[in-house]
Order: sequence, then structure tokens, then C-alpha cells
Amino acid sequence: MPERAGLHGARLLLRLRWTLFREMVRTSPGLCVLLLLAIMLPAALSGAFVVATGVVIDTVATAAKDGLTPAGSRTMITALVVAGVLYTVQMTLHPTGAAACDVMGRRLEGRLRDRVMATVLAPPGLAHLEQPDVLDRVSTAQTVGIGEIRPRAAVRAVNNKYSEQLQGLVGAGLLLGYAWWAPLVFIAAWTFLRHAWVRKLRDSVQLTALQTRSLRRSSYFRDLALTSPAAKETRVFGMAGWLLDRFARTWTEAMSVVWQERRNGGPRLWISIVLLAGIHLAIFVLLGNSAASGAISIGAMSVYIQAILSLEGVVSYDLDHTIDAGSRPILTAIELEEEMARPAYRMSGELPAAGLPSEGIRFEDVSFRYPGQSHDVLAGLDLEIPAGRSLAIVGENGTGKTTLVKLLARLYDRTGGRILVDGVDLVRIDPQQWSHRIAAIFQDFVQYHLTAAANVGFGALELAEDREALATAARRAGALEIIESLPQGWDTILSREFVDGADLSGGQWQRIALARALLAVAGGAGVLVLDEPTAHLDARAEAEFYNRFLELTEGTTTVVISHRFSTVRRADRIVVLADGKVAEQGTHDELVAEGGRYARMFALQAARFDEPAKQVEAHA
Ligand SMILES: Nc1ncnc2c1ncn2[C@@H]1O[C@H](COP(=O)(O)OP(=O)(O)OP(=O)(O)O)[C@@H](O)[C@H]1O
Repeated sequence: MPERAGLHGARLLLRLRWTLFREMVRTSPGLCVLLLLAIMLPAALSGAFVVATGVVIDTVATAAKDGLTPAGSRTMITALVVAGVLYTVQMTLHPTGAAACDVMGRRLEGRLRDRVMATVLAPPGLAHLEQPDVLDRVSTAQTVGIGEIRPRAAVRAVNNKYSEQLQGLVGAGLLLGYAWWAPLVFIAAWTFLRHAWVRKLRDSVQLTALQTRSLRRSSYFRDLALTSPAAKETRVFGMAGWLLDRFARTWTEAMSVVWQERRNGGPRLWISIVLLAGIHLAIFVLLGNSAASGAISIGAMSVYIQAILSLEGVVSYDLDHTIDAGSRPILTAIELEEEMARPAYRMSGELPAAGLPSEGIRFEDVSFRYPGQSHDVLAGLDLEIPAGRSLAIVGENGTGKTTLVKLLARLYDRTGGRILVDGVDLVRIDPQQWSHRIAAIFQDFVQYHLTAAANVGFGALELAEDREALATAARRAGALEIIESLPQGWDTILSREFVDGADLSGGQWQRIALARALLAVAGGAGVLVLDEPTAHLDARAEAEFYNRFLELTEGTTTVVISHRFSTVRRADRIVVLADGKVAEQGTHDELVAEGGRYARMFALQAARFDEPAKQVEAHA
């Protein structure tokens, strides 16, 4: 690992540690004080306990030699009682510290989780969710890779590490009584070993972090295997073996660099281990000799041995990895917050959106390119959407129909030109307010694994508790009967993954989605968009669905996207998109009469539907 990376790593580790402490204090100053006591008191008590046991051993040794005098007996009993009390207090402090860590860890993680969710939900647009860097951070902010070390483990490790360290220091102080150099020799040897070990761990933490993207990939294969959305396809296509193999391969590929680094012990590590063993052996022999020659008492020897055993704690290193790895999600969550606060992710606009549009929406020479892409999806697009009328958009796959709707809903800001709402540039309108003026059901509308009431209620949260309003929207969408026949009616969870849950057919889901859109209109949305949410319906049912939709939304500004011409023909106006622009526009009759692209596509589709009908007639 290059030295530069090492230096960067040392700074990073400092930041990780600092961030963890700061967030612990912000989470609960009271618990921090409790933790501090739980760290410091046992250290002080452990020193006193070791001395008390030394006194007990000495009095026993003296009694064995000279018989038990009343004074010796008193000393022994006092020392025993003191040792017992110290031990008991220490024992109660340990679970107190552990409990404080547990509560702190849970609160810290809870805050972190809330912050990550709030951060990711904050930008009104979608651009950030399509950036691999941001997604990597989101992934790390929740957990480090798959073999996760959570922040709560870091808190526990802080408690253990600093308890051990303080106890080690107390031990060092006691060992000074034997020889001034003794604790120094041990601490130097342990530091040498620690340095070698920490270097390894630091490289391993850094390497794991570098693998986040690859680990995200393997998590994707794991989720495909374990969650239901892909279950149908993975079984129908017999993908089980492939998925297992892919998961194992991507996981192994990502982690093999880390494992290689971990295996690579390095001579420094081995030298320091041998050195430490030698020093321990030497000092134990010296202590034995001192006790045998009477230079120190047996009790003192026991005190020094116990002190030596606690010395490792001075440089306790094995917990550092846990602290650093567990702090990484916290630091990443904070970096993510800072990143999302950048102006690039905040959409501009302060003008109110109430009542818009009353005249219409105009796209003027609009162009758009997705972040990180090299070509424009829309280029020089001019389009008029009159308020209170219906507009249908048709066009071949990939011509930018959904993209146009995303710009309209301001999920992205156009990269060129202007979108004017009643003459006001959309980028000057408050994005939150505008989002309440638009209701859209996309091709991939969400089937929430929540109650039927919630699935409809999301159209207008202010009406979500109003069963009357929900029922009206559902009735108009043709979804009321479906909902009322569910086992728990409106309170049925629309997913088989829950007890008493129910699943719906594709067509039934679409009616629920339509009810959601209609509730949005009842809640004040002025523009309604349907982006082909009717893929499950046959041509006739889809035409009926849209006819109903257009009737129900008469007087509302509506935009409908469909590939079926029988569906869109009733719209007030139809535009044909091609090459990122409006290629043709007019009513159905005008476009057919024009004999252009629309007329050709319409004739092709009509012929396809007519052919089977003619064959049936011929056989009859
Ligand atoms: N998030 C994205 N990032 C990059 N490119 C995208 C993104 N979404 C869509 N595109 C690209 O933009 C182009 C237009 O996509 P869009 O979904 O708007 O087309 P569409 O006309 O709605 O297509 P369809 O009829 O198939 O639904 C396509 O080439 C697509 O690959």
C-alpha cells in the first residue's frame, strides 16, 4: 500500500475517531458522563483490588511461616473485605457500562438512520439517486459492506478499549514499584507490536472501503435471491445457480484483495510477537528470583504479575479496528449530508405554485441530458400544454416521453431552454409547492406493501385519513369494489408477505394507482400525468380506462403517454415525439389526414388489430 495512502489513512482514522466521539456527545451528553465513569472507576478500583490481594497473600504467607497473630488476622480480614467490596463494585460497574453502551449505540444508530433517510429524501429531484458516488455513500452510511461492523459495536469497543487502557496505566504505575524501566520495556514492546498490527488493520479498513461499489454489486445479487420482486423471474428462468455463483464470485472478487492483505502478516509482526514473549519470560524469571531472594515479598510479586498482565491494555489495538470500521458509517452519513446540502442538489425557486397552471405550460427550445451522459435526450423541444385540456404524447421507445414528464414534474431541471408555467420559468417556482400541483402515475408506479387506504391516500396526504374522499376516488377509478372485497377492506395490506395481506392482479393494481391519481386531483393537483400505467390491460380495457380517465378529469390539465393509438385518439391534442423534438402535433383526425409519422404508426397498429378479426370472420 503506497505511503501517501497510509498518511491519508492516518488522517482518516483521526477523523473517524473524532466524529464518533462528537456524535456520541451530541446523541446523549448524560450517557457520555455515565460511560466516562464506567471507564474510569473500574480502572481505579482494579489497582486497589490488586494491592488488596497482594496484602492478603502476604499475610497468608507470614501466617504460614510464623503463625497467625491477631494483628495479622485483622490485616488479612480487612484486606479480604476491601478486595471483596472492590470486586463487587467492579462487577456492578461492568454491566452498567455495557448497558450504557447499548443504549448509546442504539440511539446513535437511530439518529444515523433517520439522518441518512432525511438526507437522501431531501433533494426534490432524482439526479442524486443516479450517481454511483452518492449511492456508494448511502450504502456505506447504512453499513460497511456486507460483513457489517455497526456503530453500536464501535461504542462498545470505545468502552472496552479505554477501560483496558486505563487499567493498563494503573498496572504500569504499580510496576514502577519494582523497577522504573519495567513498565517502559513492556509498553515499548507492545507499541511495536501494535504499530505493526494497526498498520495492517488500517490497510484492511481502507481496502474494504475501496471495495464498496463491488460489494454493492454483490449485495444486489443477494437481494435478487432473497427478496420477492425478482422471485418469479429467477425461478422461471432457472437463475438460482447463476445467482449463487454471481454472488459468490462478486463477493470473493471484492474481498480477495482484502483477504490477501490480511494474510500478508509481515516480518515486523512476527518479530514483535517473539520479542514480547521473550520480555515476558525474562521479567517473570527476574520477579521469581527477587521473590526467592527475599528482595520482594510473595504478595508484591503477585501484584507485579497482575500489573504486567494488565499492561497490554495500555496499547490495546484489537478494538481499534472495530471502532474505526463502526465509525465509518457515521462519517459517511455526515459527508453525505454535506454533499446533499450543496447547491447542485438543491433546486431553486421561491415563487408560489398555488393555482398554477391557469393558462398553460410551454416548453421553449428545451434540451435535457441525464447527469453523466454524453448525449441529449431532448434537444430543441417546443411544446404547448394548454391548461384544462388533455394532451397525449406518442412516439417510439426511447424518444424521451417519460423524460419530458420528469422535467414537467421537476424531478430534473432542464439543461437548456425554458419551461414556462403561465409565463413563469419553472426553475423560479418553489419545487415542493410545484410537486403538490402535479400528480403522476408512471409505468413503474409503486405497489406499496401497505394498506389499501395508504396506497390510495398517498395521492394527497392531507386526505389520507378521509375515508369518504378515499372512497370517492376509488369509486371513480373503478377500484372501490376491489377494495371492499378484500379481507380487511381498506385496512388490508396489499402484499402476501404479511399476515392477512392480499395481492392484486396487474389490472387491479392499476385501478388503485388511478384512484391515487384521482385523490391527488381532489387534493388540489392541477396537472395529472399518466405515463402508460396500463401495460397489464388489453387494448379494449386500456381504451376504456383512458376514456374513463379523460371523462373523470375533464377540465384538469392532463398528459397521457401511450403506445396505443386507440387510447390516445380521444385526447384534445396529440404530439408525436421523435429525435428529442416534437415531430407532429394536432388532433387525431388532423394527424391522420396529414399522412405523416402518426398516420403511418396508426395504420400499422390498426392493421395488426384488424388482421386477427378478419381471420376470425373468414373462418366463421
Ligand atoms: N436516468 C437515466 N439516466 C440516463 N439515461 C436515461 C435515464 N432515463 C432514461 N434515459 C435514456 O433517455 C432516453 C429516453 O428515455 P425515456 O424513458 O424518456 O423514453 P420513452 O420515450 O419514455 O421510452 P418508452 O416508450 O420505452 O417508455 C433513453 O435513451 C433512455 O435510455
